[in-house]
Amino acid sequence: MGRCVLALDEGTTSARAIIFDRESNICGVGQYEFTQYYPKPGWVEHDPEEIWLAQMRAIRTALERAGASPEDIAAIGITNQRETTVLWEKSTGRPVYHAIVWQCRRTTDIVEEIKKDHYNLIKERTGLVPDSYFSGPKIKWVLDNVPGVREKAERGEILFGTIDTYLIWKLSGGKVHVIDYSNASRTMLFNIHTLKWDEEILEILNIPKAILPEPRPSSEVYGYTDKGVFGATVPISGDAGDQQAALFGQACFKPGMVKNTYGTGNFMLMNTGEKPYRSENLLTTIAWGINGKVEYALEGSVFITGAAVQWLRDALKIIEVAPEVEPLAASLVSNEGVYFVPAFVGLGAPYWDQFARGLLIGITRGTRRAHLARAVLESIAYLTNDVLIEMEKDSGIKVTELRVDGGAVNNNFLMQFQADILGTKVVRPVIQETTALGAAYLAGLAVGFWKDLEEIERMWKVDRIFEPKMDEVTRKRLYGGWKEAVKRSLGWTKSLRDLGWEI
Ligand SMILES: Nc1ncnc2c1ncn2[C@@H]1O[C@H](COP(=O)(O)OP(=O)(O)O)[C@@H](O)[C@H]1O
Ligand SMILES: O=P(O)(O)OC[C@H](O)CO
Repeated sequence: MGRCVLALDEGTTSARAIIFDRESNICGVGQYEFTQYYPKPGWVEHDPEEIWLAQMRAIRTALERAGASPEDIAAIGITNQRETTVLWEKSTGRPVYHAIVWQCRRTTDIVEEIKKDHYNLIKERTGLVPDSYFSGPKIKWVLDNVPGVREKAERGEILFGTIDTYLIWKLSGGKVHVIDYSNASRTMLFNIHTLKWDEEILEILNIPKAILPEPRPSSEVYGYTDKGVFGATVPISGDAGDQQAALFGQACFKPGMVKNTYGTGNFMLMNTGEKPYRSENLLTTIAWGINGKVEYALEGSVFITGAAVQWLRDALKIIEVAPEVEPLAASLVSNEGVYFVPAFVGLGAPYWDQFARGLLIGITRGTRRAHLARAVLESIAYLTNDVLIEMEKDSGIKVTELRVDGGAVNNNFLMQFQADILGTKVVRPVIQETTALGAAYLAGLAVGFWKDLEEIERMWKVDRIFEPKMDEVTRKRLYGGWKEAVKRSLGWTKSLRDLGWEI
């Protein structure tokens, strides 16, 4: 057996490849960004072929840095930005359109229409709150809008996949067309109780079943890499959506354990074991399928968090690099009544308002860059609190520690403010690449590279704990101001549409 495991972490902005050894040390990393396409306001696309090339380049770099060859790899685990939708031609492998990204809002009207009659059916069977976030409406959009694709799909000539499916298909030389349960549970087409594609929802959205991949557990051998593509024949044996993989990488194996990932968006997941909890404002999702059983999670998906820091950097240019936001925010002792709501693409959990838009409020002549920096960071913590409140209510479990990961957790100001607003301790682990690590664990377990969950649990180590310090009066006042700001951001594009705006 090879001496290491390769994880492919294909995120919203970059494709990464990370090689881990048996002690879960990182031996080599490759990472390449790819283009974000914004063809219209609210639309977001990626080029699947560019993702594939970035991913292959990342693999080569990671191998080189680890001093490893393809033969040294015992197994490959895939983890990915979820919901992002690709349709391609079975015979040529050519995508028929760009990938429609999870953040893309082009299907708002499709979703509003199906919500009218089918809200409860979709919620019951898929665990999801109908929203243009998910893959189903995006597939329908491609079938309805790209000339000739529906006809080809009906003749069985088209395949659909989320990015994991697409990468596995490419790595296997076009032989394996699968999706794991965690990714399938984000399509809004998958019955999370029966673990099958839901015929009725497929009919509602008019999607031919022949294009769909085969749903499989998250840790088993799906197939092997094509030697001509990868350089060796290696088992592909782990697949999970990036947020579920992070829950696994954080060793949140017991019901009630919670992690929050701070990346482009924030995604808080609570392991609820073999029981799918029903929730009005959070998502019920599949955490993973492993060892012959399926475990579920409650999820609060917040669409824009770190992306708002990127916006400060790239659009407003008030910082040059993301970490600069920390001293800038900390240069103020309070937000001085300035709040920011990062509803760039509407609001996800727990508000689910496709028409909300971003808002900055409370500004005066004295407002400076520092206020913006602080308001952006504070908004991340408030949104996390919104989700945690719902999660505790729906699960009946009091969360006593929040395990955190993702690009923004190095921001100590944010982590301390987070603990203060939650009134709960925030725990940062030593290895923050938990998403890739989760995918590596799932792949490694399937081939016996690691023995069991206990072995993995022992490898998880604390870096730093942030204890809440803020007094209750200040906490209530700050969070109260946030709730007022959110109210004012809701339904904005709906109001404009009522006035005749085409938006
Ligand atoms: N010190 C920081 N403070 C706040 N946000 C940060 C900091 N460093 C990085 N970020 C944000 O974290 C995100 C990158 O995290 P990452 O986990 O790599 O995201 P993703 O996997 O979604 O691409 C970016 O949106 C960036 O703006
Ligand atoms: O690319 P990330 O890490 O921000 O994750 C995106 C999520 O999977 C979207 O559901």
